[in-house]
Amino acid sequence: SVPNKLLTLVLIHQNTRLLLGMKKRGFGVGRWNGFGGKVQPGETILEGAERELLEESCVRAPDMKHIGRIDFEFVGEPQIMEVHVFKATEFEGEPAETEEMRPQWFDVDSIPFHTMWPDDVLWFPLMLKGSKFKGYFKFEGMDKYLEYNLEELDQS
Ligand SMILES: CNc1cc(N2CCOCC2)nc(N)n1
Repeated sequence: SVPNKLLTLVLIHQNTRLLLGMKKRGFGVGRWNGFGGKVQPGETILEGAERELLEESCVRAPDMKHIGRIDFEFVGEPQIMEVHVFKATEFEGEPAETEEMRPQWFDVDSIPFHTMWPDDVLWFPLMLKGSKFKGYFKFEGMDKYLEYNLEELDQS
């Protein structure tokens, strides 16, 4: 029994456009995704999300809201990745390429799911419509999940 690995993922959703980044190295390299990474000791999950967004995209999003949590298990790995998802509509600065990420705007009707993590096509619609959600995916390797569950949470 190993404690979960805390991670963040930030999406900036402005009207009909969504800011994604092409991951240039490390875990998930070669895939478009939101911005995020590991939560460091001594910082809150929100502080970690704000820090990673700035480091990876050069923008700040003070209005980001926690909209969901997805636990990812990888067969053979004892540590579950607990990913906290945040969404913002406003941002400060100009998205810029960094060592980690190459940012690009996508129309919400042409999200490049074929070059993203396979779970994204399932929960992005919940994220885009403003639902709060909780999910779990069991991955075998980087390209396939064996099982999942995904639930929209009441906002009332
Ligand atoms: C396994 N499926 C994943 C993982 C993931 N991560 C983003 C935060 O950093 C850890 C991995 N992001 C998405 N959309 N799907």
